[in-house]
Amino acid sequence: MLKWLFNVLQLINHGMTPSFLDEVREVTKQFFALPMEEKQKYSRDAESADGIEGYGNDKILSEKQILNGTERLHITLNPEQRKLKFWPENPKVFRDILNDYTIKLSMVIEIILTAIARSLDLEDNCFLDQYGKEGKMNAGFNYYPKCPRPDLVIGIEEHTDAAAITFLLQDNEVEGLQFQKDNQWFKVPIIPEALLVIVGDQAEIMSNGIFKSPVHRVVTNSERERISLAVFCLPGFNEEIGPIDRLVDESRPRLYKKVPHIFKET
Ligand SMILES: O=C(O)CCC(=O)C(=O)O
Ligand SMILES: [Fe+2]
Repeated sequence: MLKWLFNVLQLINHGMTPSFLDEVREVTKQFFALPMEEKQKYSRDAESADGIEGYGNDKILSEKQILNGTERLHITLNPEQRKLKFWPENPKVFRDILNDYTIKLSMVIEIILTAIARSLDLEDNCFLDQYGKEGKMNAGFNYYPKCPRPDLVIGIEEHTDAAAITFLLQDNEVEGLQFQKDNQWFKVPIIPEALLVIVGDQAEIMSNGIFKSPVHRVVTNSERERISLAVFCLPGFNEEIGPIDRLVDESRPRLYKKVPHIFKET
């Protein structure tokens, strides 16, 4: 208990205060509220090597999918890998706030990976060592417009996050995120001062399945629009990840092979 309290105090110490989280939400809302031509200055370019980075709508993946104008902006946060052409200049403070958020989150990811190790009575560094010194942080900003038929249209289909850890900043007024457990969907409540920590597939692998990467989805809302910001923290490209040795024994056999980092770039 004391260990967890210590971790929470450390987060506040690193400036991840409720008012700072409000500022991050505010610039997200302001960006999506801009006129379409302004947002399209940052459009992703499907033909180039920039992959999913940039601003755009959902792609149609199946015939059944009904489009609802969901908008997204993806940017890489790591300073040395930033592609500033995708970083909004409007609102004016967007880049400064996102830069601050990056610095704070890179401290928070260390705290969380250390806390996970401690909670399993392992050495502090065992998750961090696999995560590596060059972990990648990808930000996904989401805007879900209000939708006249929430029964027909989903905001994000059910999925797990491929990251090690995702930090999710939810809308402070509108619900939408749901997690699946025992074949039932559970709503995530709004806690404005909280950053939601989601275990991703890679942390599930490292923990040999002790931590589960939960299936989640986002439903739409007929009355209100909603925003969120997910930051996916991925191990460095040179890292190989696999179950931590001390979590494999006769009672808990190895559930996963060692795998190269799944986002390895060629
Ligand atoms: O919008 C949300 O609350 C969740 C978004 C999400 O799950 C994702 O971007 O992977
Ligand atoms: Fe997700």
